[in-house]
Amino acid sequence: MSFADRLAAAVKATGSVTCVGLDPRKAQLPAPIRDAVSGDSPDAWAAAYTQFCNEIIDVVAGRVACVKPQAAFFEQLGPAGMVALGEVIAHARQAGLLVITDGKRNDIGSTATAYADAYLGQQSPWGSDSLTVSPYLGRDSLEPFVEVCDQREAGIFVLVKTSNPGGGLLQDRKTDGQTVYSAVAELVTEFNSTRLGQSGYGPVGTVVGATYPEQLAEMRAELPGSWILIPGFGAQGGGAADVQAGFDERGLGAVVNSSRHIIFAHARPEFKDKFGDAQWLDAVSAATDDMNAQLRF
Ligand SMILES: O=c1ccn([C@@H]2O[C@H](COP(=O)(O)O)[C@@H](O)[C@H]2O)c(=O)[nH]1
Repeated sequence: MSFADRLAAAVKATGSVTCVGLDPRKAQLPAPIRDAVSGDSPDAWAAAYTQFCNEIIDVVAGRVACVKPQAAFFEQLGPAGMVALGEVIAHARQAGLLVITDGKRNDIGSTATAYADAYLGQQSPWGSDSLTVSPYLGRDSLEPFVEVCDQREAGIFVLVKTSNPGGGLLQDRKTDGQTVYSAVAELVTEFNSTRLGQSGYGPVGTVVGATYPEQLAEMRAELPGSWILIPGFGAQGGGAADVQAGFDERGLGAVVNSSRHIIFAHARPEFKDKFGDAQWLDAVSAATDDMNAQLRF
């Protein structure tokens, strides 16, 4: 089954459009995991990251559509961190969760082919279901990813309108009256046009931030065949009302990511008093329920 159709099936099966972001950070790990790290070696932290993420995966499996490990936090630990990333991806897939690896990769076409093979190809050591990709090297840099998606029924999410305040410097720039983000969306629509699955969606998804609700509505209309990954919910200020326009009339077409507000829920004021440090996974569970409830339109 194509990635787009698998994502639709996951949303329907779980009744959830939540994507749990796996962004482990040393300083914010719950005390039971942080305090068990002996020394300061990358190996010790990598083991802690794997345990932290895998325990979260076990709590949210079957209750959310997908997870999004953020490669940056694993890369910070060097080779040991990359091994941990591989273990987390494998664990999530074994738990039945779709995995969006957030790496924002790309390069010139010949190198993009290597990135596409690395993360999504038949022989990929990562075996991720999908990958976030930057569009700024142009059409020929995206084509290798689309080809690999065709071969392995994988997916990509192309940055269109990112959630950060500074993204507009380039993305909102206009040429011949069209914004750069709209030009990227046009290219994505073209790639998907011959690849739409039963769900009505193709393998080339997009990223549009919850922090830009007007542009999200605009992009939903311009991107009829593209799953939209919506980051920026929770810690960055986006709320349920901001993401509503990202969905189609069936409640499909978008998944909403939250990282810090779910995985570090034990430190949020509304959960802190209710759950002690030892119950950090109960806080993750409660935050997941809360987000699912908020996004049941
Ligand atoms: O436009 C974008 C693209 C990616 N991200 C990533 O999503 C998560 C958000 O984490 P929160 O803790 O929920 O803020 C993080 O991995 C970002 O790198 C994004 O925020 N915006």
